[in-house]
Amino acid sequence: MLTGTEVLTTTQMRAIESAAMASGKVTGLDLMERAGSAVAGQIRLCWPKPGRVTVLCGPGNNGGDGYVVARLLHRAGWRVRVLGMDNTPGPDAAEMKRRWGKIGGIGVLTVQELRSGAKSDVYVDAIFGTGLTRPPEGDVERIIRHLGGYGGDIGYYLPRLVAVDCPSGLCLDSGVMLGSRRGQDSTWYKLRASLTVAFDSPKIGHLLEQGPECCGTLAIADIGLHQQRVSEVRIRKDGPPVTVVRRPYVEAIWPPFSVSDSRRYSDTTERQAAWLQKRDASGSHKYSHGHALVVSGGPAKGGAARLSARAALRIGAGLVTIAPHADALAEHAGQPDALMRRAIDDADALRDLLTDARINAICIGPGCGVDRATALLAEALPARRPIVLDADALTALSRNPDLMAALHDNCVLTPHMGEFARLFPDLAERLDATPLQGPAYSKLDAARGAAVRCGAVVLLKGPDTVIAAPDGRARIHSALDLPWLATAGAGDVLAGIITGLLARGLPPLDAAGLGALIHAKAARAFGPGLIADDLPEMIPQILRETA
Ligand SMILES: NC(=O)C1=CN([C@@H]2O[C@H](COP(=O)(O)OP(=O)(O)OC[C@H]3O[C@@H](n4cnc5c(N)ncnc54)[C@H](O)[C@@H]3O)[C@@H](O)[C@H]2O)[C@@H](O)CC1
Ligand SMILES: [K+]
Repeated sequence: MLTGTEVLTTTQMRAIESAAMASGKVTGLDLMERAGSAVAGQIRLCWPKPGRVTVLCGPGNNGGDGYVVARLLHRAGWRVRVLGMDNTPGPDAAEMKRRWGKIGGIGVLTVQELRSGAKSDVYVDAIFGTGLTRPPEGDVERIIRHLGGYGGDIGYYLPRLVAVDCPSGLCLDSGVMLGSRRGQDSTWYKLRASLTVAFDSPKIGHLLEQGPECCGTLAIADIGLHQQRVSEVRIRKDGPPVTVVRRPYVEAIWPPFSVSDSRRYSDTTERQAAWLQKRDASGSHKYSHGHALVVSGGPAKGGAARLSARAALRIGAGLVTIAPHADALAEHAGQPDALMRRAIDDADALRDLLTDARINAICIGPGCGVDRATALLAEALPARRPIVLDADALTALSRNPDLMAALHDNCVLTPHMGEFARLFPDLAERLDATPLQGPAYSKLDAARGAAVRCGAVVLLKGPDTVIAAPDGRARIHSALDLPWLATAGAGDVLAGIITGLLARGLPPLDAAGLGALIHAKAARAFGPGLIADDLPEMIPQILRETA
C-alpha cells in the first residue's frame, strides 16, 4: 500500500520534543535554533535578495523561533524590525530574545507600532504556534486581523506573510481559527500566509478545514527528531519520565507540501506499484483479481451504478457484475461489454447470487433507491464480505438502527458531510460548534468517533477527506486544488474504485485511502471541464504513472 507522511497532533509533537530533550542528545535551545534557522533558510530561498523584514514575536517558544529568525536574517544582510511582547517567556525563548537584544531593539506588538515606519517586504508571524489554547484577543487579535487584511480602516493585505509553524490563531489539531465560526463567516480571522514553515511533521490542522488555505505553501523542516520515533526513547537517569504518544497514528496520503527529508516521505515502492499495475506474477487468472458486485436500482436510475462499475473494472477488478432490478436490466445493455449483468429483484435473489463465494466485494447505494438498499443491505451485511456503502445505502443506514448494528470491519462508508450529519448527528453537531478552545474538535475526531461507533471504515468526503478505521488508524487526503472534482457522479466513481480495490484484496482502510488518492489523481490529470464519466477513463494513465 502507498505510504505517506505521519501526521501529528500537537500533544504528540510536544511528547517527541520532550523525549528528544530527555534523551540528552539535544537541548530545547538547539531545537529552537534549528527551527528558526529553517524558517530563515526558507525565506532566503524564496527571496534571495535581502530586503526589509518585520518579525512579530509572541509570548512563548513560537516567539523564541521568531527571535532566531530575526538574528539569522540580520546576519544575512536583511533590515530587521522586531515587535515583541513585554513578558517573561520560558528559558529558551528568553535566551533567544536576549541574543536578539544584543543586535537590535524590540518594539511593542501593536497595530499602531506595526503601521509606523517603512513597510517591509516580508512579515514573519511568530506569535502563536502549537501552544494556542484560546482565541487571540486584545492587541494580538487586532494584529492578526490586520495581517489578514481584515482590519477595517487600518487594514491592508500583506502578500508576503511567512508563518512560523502556523498562522497565529490556527488550531493545529483541527485546522480551524479559534473563535471563528465554521462555515460562512470563517474568514473573520483568516490569516493567509504565503509560506508556512512547520517542524518535523505536518500537524492535523495544517491539512484540514481552513488550514491549507491559511498556511499557503507548507514546508516541513527536518529539525533532527526522527530518531525519536524509529528508535526506542532512552531517558536520562536523572531526567523526567517521558511518554512518546505514537499510536494510533494518522497518515497524509499525498503530501501536499514540500519536505526537507525525502527519506521519510515515500509515495510508493516498486513492489506496491507492481501490484497496482498487475505486473507482479502472483495472479494471472481473472478470478485472482476478484469479482465485484455493483448493485444498481430500478428503471432510469442506472447511471450512477454504471459509473461505479466502470471504475471498478478500470482499477483492475477481475470481473464486475452490475445487478439492477429486472425492470432496468435492458438499460444496462450498452458499453462496456466487459461488464456482466444479472438482475436482482429482492433479497432472496441477492442471497442466491452470494452463494458464489468468488464475489468478494459489493458496492451498494449509487442509484439504488433507499427501500431497495434497505432490503438488500439486510441480506448483504450479515455475509460479512467487503462492502462499500454510499448514497442511498447511507440514507437506509441512517433510518435503520438494525442495519447500523450489522455493520462490520469489512464495511467502508463514504458519506459527504450532509450524509455524515444524518448518520451521526451528535458528532456533526460538535463539529459545527464555534471552537473556543484548543485543541478543537476536528473532522478527524468526528470520523474516528464514527468509525469506532459503527465498527466500520468511515471515509468522510470533502476537499479534505478523512478516512478512519475502528482501531484508530486514520488517513487524511487533501485535494483542495481540485474544485472541479465537485461534480455529479464523482462520488459514484470513488465508491467503484474502492470496491474494485477491495475485490483485488486490499484491506478496507487501504482500499479507501488508495481509492481517494487515485480518484484525485485522475481528476488532477484531466483538469477543469471534468465530468464524472472522464474519471474511470483516466485511471489507466494514473496506473501507468504509478511507478
Ligand atoms: N518545544 C520545543 O522544543 C520546540 C518548540 N518550537 C516552537 O514552539 C512553539 C510552541 O511553543 P509554546 O508551547 O511556548 O506555545 P506558543 O509559542 O504557541 O504560545 C505561547 C503561549 O501563549 C499562551 N497562549 C495560548 N493561547 C493564547 C491566547 N489566545 N492569548 C494569549 N496567550 C495565549 C500559552 O500559554 C502558550 O504557552 C511551536 O509552535 C514552535 O514554533 C520550536 O522552537 C521547536 C522546538
Ligand atoms: K505563528
